[in-house]
Amino acid sequence: MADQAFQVDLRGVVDLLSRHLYASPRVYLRELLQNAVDAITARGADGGRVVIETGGGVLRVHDDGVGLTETEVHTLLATIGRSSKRDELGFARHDFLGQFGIGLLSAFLVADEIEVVTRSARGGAAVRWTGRSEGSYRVEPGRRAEPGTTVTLRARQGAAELLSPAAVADLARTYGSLLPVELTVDGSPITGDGPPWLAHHRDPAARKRALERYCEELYGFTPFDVVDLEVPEAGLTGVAFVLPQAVSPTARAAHRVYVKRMLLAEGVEGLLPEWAFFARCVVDAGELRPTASREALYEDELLDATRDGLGDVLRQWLVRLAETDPPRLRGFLRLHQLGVKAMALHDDDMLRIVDRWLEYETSAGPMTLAEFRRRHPDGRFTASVDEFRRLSAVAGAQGVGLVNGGYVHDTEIIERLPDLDPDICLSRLDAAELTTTFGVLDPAAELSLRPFLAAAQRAVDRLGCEVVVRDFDPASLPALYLTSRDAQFREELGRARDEAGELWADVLGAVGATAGVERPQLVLNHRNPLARRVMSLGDGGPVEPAVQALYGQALLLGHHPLRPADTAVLNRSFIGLLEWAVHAPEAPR
Ligand SMILES: Nc1ncnc2c1ncn2[C@@H]1O[C@H](COP(=O)(O)OP(=O)(O)OP(=O)(O)O)[C@@H](O)[C@H]1O
Repeated sequence: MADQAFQVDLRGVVDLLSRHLYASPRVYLRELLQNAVDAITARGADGGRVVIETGGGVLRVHDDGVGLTETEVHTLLATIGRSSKRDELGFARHDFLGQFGIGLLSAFLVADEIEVVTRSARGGAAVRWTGRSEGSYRVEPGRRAEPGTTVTLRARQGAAELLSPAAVADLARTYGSLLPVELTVDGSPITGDGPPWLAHHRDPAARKRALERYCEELYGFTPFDVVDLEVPEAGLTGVAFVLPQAVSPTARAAHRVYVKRMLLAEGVEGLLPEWAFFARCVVDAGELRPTASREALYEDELLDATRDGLGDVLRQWLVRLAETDPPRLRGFLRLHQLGVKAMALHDDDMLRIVDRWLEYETSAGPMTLAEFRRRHPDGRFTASVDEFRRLSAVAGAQGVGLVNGGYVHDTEIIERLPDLDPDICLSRLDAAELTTTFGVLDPAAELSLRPFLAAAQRAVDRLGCEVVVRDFDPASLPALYLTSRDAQFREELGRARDEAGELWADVLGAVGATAGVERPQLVLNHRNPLARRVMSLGDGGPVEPAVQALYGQALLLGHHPLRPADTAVLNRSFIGLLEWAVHAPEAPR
């Protein structure tokens, strides 16, 4: 049996295009414009004009492009998927916007009939082709004096609005205002001087102002800065507008992308690396490939390389800003530090910028990491904000520099600093090491405190903590609860063991046995007047509730989690102290 040819149900195909390929029937005008521009390109002459006429539900698009011969009309217009814009091997020809051979069908989204009157610049008579959406077409002699093509659409029911003069002018401006041909709609010019970022200006300041105005018109904000973009291998030029406000790094930035001066889409994602969420771009790229819907860019190696290239441009902009205008850089960092920190995780230039310009919370007030290291060559950092809050005053008072590495990315950034310079040494604080710099009391004082210490230890023994008395700053702090990281681990282990079943309790027990033996410490401050008065109680009076109250207060101050036993002790100490406060002194308990 002989091979049979496929049949195509045109209605089905148009339905497929309108529902699944194109986001909106508005694209019909883009496709017509694109064909007209391609025909002008194919003719190869300078200039070229596209004239659009509207009115009465009819749309006419005239071009003075290459036109089609009768044979071409049969093969190109009537064969779905056939395009003159691909070479023998099926590759898209470089200069054209179209390539798939389906664009003309989008006219069926708004019209039941497409009429094409065309005359080839290569000779031959004019031809009139009429295609109908139910799947038939007719070719007849046409009338046309000059080479070129006119496409005529009559609005189908319900589509009149899309073919109205205002809608057509609007669509033409959206898609075609940067095109390199002369385009008019009902006599009004749509195209102007091409991409605003390539326009000539008196001086750089005037150019910058013009681009700022362009950004205001497009996006409704005045940019923090305007950055010129160029990636030669993608044939890309454009501008990035740096947002004047902080944005969530998870909000995907959408960019305005033109391909060969025709708008691809206003909301293209993934053009910049993820970290560059602080910029909105408008670009024109000759080499990037659109998907068949022409609403997104095709993910290929070139797009990857382009993304990296654009990332480089933005990174260089930042480095230059750091060198030439530090106050402005600081302003930028205040807005977009999260993005910059994310960059610094992988990029040494960004890490240097963070190190030199970003202010961190430290025990000596806000300062940059570089400044902090200069002042505290042997400084420490905490990996949590709570730990920093808890210990910064104590560390600061003891001359141990402490920097807060508790916010997003900060610990990783600090740990990456040796990549810049192997001599940089900022290590993580182990809270237990702070006690070593606490002043130890002289032996006589120590001896006289023995009874008190024994009583105090009894008061908090069941809470698993050890009481020590030290001499430290700040004097305003009566007591401090210190968990070394090791003790903290065991504490968590203990909690897990209480919650786990017997089998796990054994396993966890085995782990616990290998860990060290330090317990969390309640460090009472010998310099603090209130703590001193509590110590002077010896082992009598309200020493138990007083020590327990100091314990509870130290826990609260340090944002430590309260276990049920801690809460119970806090309550008991409160009631105990209250009883002491309201009892007659001659009736002590
Ligand atoms: N205004 C025009 N002047 C000359 N030829 C045209 C014109 N419009 C369409 N054609 C011819 O018809 C062919 C099919 O057009 P169609 O718009 O369907 O696909 P395409 O432009 O090749 O690709 P795409 O689907 O990517 O737009 C084109 O390749 C071109 O040869």
